[in-house]
Amino acid sequence: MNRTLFRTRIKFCGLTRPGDVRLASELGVDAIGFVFAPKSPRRVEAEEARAMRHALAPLVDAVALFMDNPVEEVREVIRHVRPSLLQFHGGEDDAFCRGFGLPYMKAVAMGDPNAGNALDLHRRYPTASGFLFDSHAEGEAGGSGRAFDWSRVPTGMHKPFMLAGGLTPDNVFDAICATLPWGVDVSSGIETAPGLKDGDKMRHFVEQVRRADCHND
Ligand SMILES: O=C(O)c1ccccc1N[C@@H]1O[C@H](COP(=O)(O)O)[C@@H](O)[C@H]1O
Repeated sequence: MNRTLFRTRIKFCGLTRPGDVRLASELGVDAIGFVFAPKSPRRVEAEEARAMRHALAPLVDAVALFMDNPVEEVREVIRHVRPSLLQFHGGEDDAFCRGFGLPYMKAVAMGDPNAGNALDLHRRYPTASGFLFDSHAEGEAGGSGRAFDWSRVPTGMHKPFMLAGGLTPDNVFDAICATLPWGVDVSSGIETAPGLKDGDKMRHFVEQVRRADCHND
C-alpha cells in the first residue's frame, strides 16, 4: 500500500466513563470500543454504553467488542448502542460474525503458535472487514497489556489489519514502523486502572501515532 498521505487509524478500547469518551473524540481518534466480553474488568452494560455513545462526537465510530457472547446479547447491544462495527475475540466463525448485518473485525490470537497465516484467515473469515492481531492465546481474553513479537504479523494481508496488544505511548511509534498496520488499538497502555483512561497517556499515544505517520511518509 502506498503510505503517502496515509493516516494510521486509532482505536481506544475499553472506555467506561463519558469524560474519557469526550477526550478521545477531541484528540481525534477514529473509534472507541465498548467491551461486552464476559468477565472483562472493562465490561459495560448495554445501557451504560448507550449513555456513553451520546458523548461521542460525530464521525467517531463506536465499536462493540464481544467474546463468545450469546447471540441474544449481541443483538441487545446492537439495539441499544448502535455500533458501526463489531469486534469478535472468541471462537466465533464467519457465519456468526456476519449474522448481525454489521461490518465486523475478527481478532486473531497471536499468543497461539498456530495463529493463522493470511491465506487461512481470509478463507475462514471471507466477510470480515478486517483483522486485529492481539497477543492473547486462543480462548484467553485480551486487554492484557502484553505485546507479541511483531515480526509474526502475517505477510500478504489483503484486508486492513489493526495491531493490538501491549501498545503504549512509548512503543507505538516502533510498532507502526515495524508492521505498517491500518490502525492501532490500545486499552491498558492508556489506563491508570482497568477501564479508567488517563488523559496524558491518551494524548501522548495520539502524538506518537502522528509522529510515526510523518516518519513513514
Ligand atoms: O479489554 C478487555 O478487557 C478485553 C477483554 C476480552 C477481549 C479483548 C479485550 N480487549 C482488547 O484487547 C486488545 C489489547 O488490549 P491491551 O492494549 O493489551 O490492553 C485490544 O484490542 C482491546 O480492545
